[in-house]
Order: sequence, then C-alpha cells, then structure tokens
Amino acid sequence: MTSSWTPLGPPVSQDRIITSFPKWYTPDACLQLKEHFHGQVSAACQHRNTGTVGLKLSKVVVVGDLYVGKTSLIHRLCKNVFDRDYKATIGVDFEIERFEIAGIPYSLQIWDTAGQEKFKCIASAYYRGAQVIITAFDLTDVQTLEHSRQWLEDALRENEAGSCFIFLVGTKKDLLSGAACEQAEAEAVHLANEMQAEYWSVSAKTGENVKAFFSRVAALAFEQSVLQDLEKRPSAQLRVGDGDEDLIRIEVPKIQEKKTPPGLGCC
Ligand SMILES: Nc1nc2c(ncn2[C@@H]2O[C@H](COP(=O)(O)OP(=O)(O)OP(=O)(O)O)[C@@H](O)[C@H]2O)c(=O)[nH]1
Ligand SMILES: [Mg+2]
Repeated sequence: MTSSWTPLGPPVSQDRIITSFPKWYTPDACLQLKEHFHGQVSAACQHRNTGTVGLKLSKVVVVGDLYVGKTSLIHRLCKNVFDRDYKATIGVDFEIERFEIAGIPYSLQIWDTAGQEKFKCIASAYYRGAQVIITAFDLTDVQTLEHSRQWLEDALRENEAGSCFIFLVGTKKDLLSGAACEQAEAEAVHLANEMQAEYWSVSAKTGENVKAFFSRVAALAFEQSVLQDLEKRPSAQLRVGDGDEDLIRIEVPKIQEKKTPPGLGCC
C-alpha cells in the first residue's frame, strides 16, 4: 500500500476543486447528460448540510487485463508521473485522492487491481463495496476490449445490482490517431452501451483526459452520496418541489418518547 490519509491533511490542490458539474466524454455513451448538480445537492452543499459525506471515502475499483495501463492511469492522476517500464501489480494497491466538490471535501479511494490471471483471486476479494467500477482496456488491443465484459461481470458479482457507476475506459490514446482511433472508439462506445457504462478515452503518457475523467467520476459519486445521505436522515424533512430548486423544509414533529408516569417506573 502506498498511501496514507489523515482527515487534517494539506489543503486540496487547485485542480481538484470542482465547482460545476464536469461533462461527459461523449453523449453517445454517458451515464447522465445533466450539466449541473441536482438541486437538493446544491442546496445541501450551500447550507453545509451534507452529513457524513465529507468524512467518508468512496470506493473506486479499477479492473481490466494485464498491461492495459491501470496503474499508469492512477499514477498519472495521483502522482502526475508516467513510467514507461512495466511493473505488474501484485494483488492490489490503492491511492486516495482528495477533492473539494461544491465546497465540500470529498475523497476517492482508488483500488488498483492486478490484471494477471494468477493474482485474480486476491484482487477480487477487494471488489466488494465499490461505488464506482472502472473497466480499463487498451485502445490498441481489441482483445482487451472484448475481455471488459467479463471483468465487469466479476466486479458486479461482489456488489449489489444497480449500486455502482460503471465506466469503460480506453487507455493509451496517444498511440492511436485518425481513423484507427475513431474505429476503436466506435467499438468501445457500442460495448459501453451494452454494459450500461460511460465511455472515456485517456492517455496516462500525455495526461490527456485523465483529470477530466476522474473529476467526472468524483462528481457523480459525490452527488449520489449526498442524495443517499439526505434520504437516510432520521428527522422527517419533507422536500417540496421537483428537486431543481432550493429546498423548502417542513419539519415534522418527532414522535414523543413514551414517558413513564412518575412513581410507576419499574424497580
Ligand atoms: N504509450 C502509452 N503507454 C502506456 C500508457 N499507459 C500505460 N502504458 C504502458 O503500458 C504498460 C503497462 O502499464 P501498467 O499501468 O503497468 O498496466 P497495468 O494494467 O497496471 O498492468 P497489471 O498491473 O499487470 O494489471 C507500461 O509499460 C506503461 O508504460 C499510455 O497512456 N500510453
Ligand atoms: Mg498495474
């Protein structure tokens, strides 16, 4: 493990501050087309009423064939480095990346898993509890795209149906251009739709789209976490409106605790 995290760490770097909802890569394979945060989420952030969301980590799991560039992608984001030498991941590793979204601190715990078959059973033990599954493939190797469906199935088996955001990510974009790139992307978009995934092309070598991609991941996960937190609130706060305007709260009186008349208590 290479990371440690303290809640009182250094301030979030400027390029991890997200104020407006990050856009998709292509509208042909995207999880949602909204260009702003949900009204209830914006209002909750404005009033600093996001419960425990800023204190918890959201788990992101990155899966895919060996050598597709999972570790390189994560290292480009978290350390801003690129290593041309291949060092296979053994089992799993993780990094923590801190963001500030609509003024609220938010962290992703990004799990890097091994693509090599012999490490698969170690890695799969870490799939559980993922809020986001990233299936990575190499844009220059169509076989790795074909294997993406199986990687997703394995990761979903350990998680509740419908509970995860799914991304399909084509790596090594710097190695392709023109018609070859268009062709690879078209095939990937087709598969992404079948997988109900959002599609992105990235390059860990040049850094192209890496920051934008993870900002999108963080924003979607953050929004979902805040909405889930609001739903779980014990005090019944009725929300009026369609969710795209500020909240109007109607406090419902809490049910009185049953009081024992004086003198009638047990013992
Ligand atoms: N040109 C180019 N090479 C890349 C890119 N990303 C990764 N590579 C190279 O691809 C090789 C494999 O990268 P890794 O990140 O180690 O692959 P991995 O998916 O983590 O592999 P496993 O840990 O075995 O599952 C390395 O030699 C990297 O330098 C990229 O965006 N462009
Ligand atoms: Mg690796």
